[in-house]
Amino acid sequence: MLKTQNPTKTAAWADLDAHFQDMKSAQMKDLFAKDPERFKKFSTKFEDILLDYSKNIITEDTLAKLTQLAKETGVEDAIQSMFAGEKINQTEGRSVLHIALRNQSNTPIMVDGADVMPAVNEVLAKVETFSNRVSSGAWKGYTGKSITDIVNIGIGGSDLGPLMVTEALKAYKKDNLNVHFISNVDGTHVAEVLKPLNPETTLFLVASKTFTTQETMTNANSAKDWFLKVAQEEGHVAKHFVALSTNAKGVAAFGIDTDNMFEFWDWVGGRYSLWSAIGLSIACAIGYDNYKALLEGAHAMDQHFATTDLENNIPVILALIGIWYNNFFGAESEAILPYDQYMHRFAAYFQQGNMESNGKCVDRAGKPVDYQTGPIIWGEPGTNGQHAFYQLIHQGTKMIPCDFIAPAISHNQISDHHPKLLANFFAQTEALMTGKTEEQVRAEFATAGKSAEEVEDLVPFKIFEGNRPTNSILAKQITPRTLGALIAMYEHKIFVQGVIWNIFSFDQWGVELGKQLANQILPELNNDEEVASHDSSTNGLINAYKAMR
Ligand SMILES: O=P(O)(O)OC[C@H]1O[C@H](O)[C@H](O)[C@@H](O)[C@@H]1O
Repeated sequence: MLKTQNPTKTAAWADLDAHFQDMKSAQMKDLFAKDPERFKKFSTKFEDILLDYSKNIITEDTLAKLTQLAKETGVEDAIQSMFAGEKINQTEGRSVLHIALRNQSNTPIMVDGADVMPAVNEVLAKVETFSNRVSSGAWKGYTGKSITDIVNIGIGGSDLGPLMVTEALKAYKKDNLNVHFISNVDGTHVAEVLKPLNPETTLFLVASKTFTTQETMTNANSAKDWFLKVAQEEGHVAKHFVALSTNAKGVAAFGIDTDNMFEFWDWVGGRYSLWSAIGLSIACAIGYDNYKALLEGAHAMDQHFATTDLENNIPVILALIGIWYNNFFGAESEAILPYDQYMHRFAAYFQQGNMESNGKCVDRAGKPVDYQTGPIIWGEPGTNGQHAFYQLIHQGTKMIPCDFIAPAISHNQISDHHPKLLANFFAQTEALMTGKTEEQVRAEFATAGKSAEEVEDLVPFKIFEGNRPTNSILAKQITPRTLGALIAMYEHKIFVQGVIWNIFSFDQWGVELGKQLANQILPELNNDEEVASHDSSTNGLINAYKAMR
């Protein structure tokens, strides 16, 4: 069990509060000027990944105090509890074992007295065989043709992970297989994805942990109708539909043979499930060996996380820096900015990973928290973001700590694209830190031959106060192994923060209310009667919709 400890009542928190008074006006520029060793001190390597966290408003003292906070809030024990399979998802009575899914060392991990690894390995072997059969063309559709298109039907954790990873590793994609994703219950999604596809050569992976999710069941039924319209016979479904789920009964009720079901378990959270059978589309798209390399990369990060002292533990360091800004500087969001077009869904993926995990206002004792918890996560790939929202990051009134991520080697070495991309990557974090002073602005004007009046009018707008914090994550190349490690790094960062904030990171009760109300409203939309059972706004909207349709 995780201990319950209000972080703000620890000695470390009081110490950090006092330290913040000294640090709130500290200038990173000065910290760099004072210490030529700063980059060395505040950067670290993990395999081919360099993490530079020196452009933060921190000193060694800050990190020592933050580490003390981690100690006082039981982070070390919590890490051990997770890896030992304890039921740390207390509100659902479940273990949290995405680390078991990628436990390539195959050491036993016990849940309720039984080792989970044999079952994990069995499903992985099934994923290997199946993905090989599909990608080699050996798996045939009902007319004897090989599969050309895979469609993953799922939402949330059953969509975002496979989607993000197949995009991030597109350079490894098999040429003979296209992968598509249907998630939104909006009929447009299913219609547009299916439009160019041929039922004879299309394979649907219905991905749902619970196999009850409204969006996924609706989309899967529509896909089945689309398929049967051409294939005619119900018996052909077996060659074109497989299920990825924990719910065998639900799968059978839908009409998928449980032989074609890839199982996972209740100790896999949806947003941590790309390592489970939910990753089947990844294995098909990039090949099982590459999928395995992804798992191995994550496993290497898991081992680092589980065995490294807090001071040198990368996910812990990132978590603590995040808490420093979230809880002391009052930052409300964090941006994830990959300078890699393939990683264009990485921020979206961690919106769920982070916000569904740590968007909680009740602590582990069931009491409302009186401090800030999870940040808002957002971001787009560079350089697109630069031409859209970086204005606010540079000159806005809000502090937005940013993670900049880039590969040193591009998968597409075309003329000088990559040096240009990377020049921007380096320039942005430098600019955010150093800013531009009034003197510098005036000096620039002096050489531009402007009149004194013009200069006075423009000076204030051209000043950048700088001192805006960033982490830089420079990987040699975004390979399956590196991506696996990066994802695991962020997963563990989120976990550590949840432990410190004294919240439960592995449930998601906050998504239930909307679902419940939608289920109540749906039958009300089936007739033309005026609705009066809600507040006047909701009634007004529903009745207006009925009149418009
Ligand atoms: O995989 P499923 O059971 O279909 O769930 C899909 C998603 O929907 C839920 O509402 C949860 O908020 C997500 O955590 C989950 O990933």
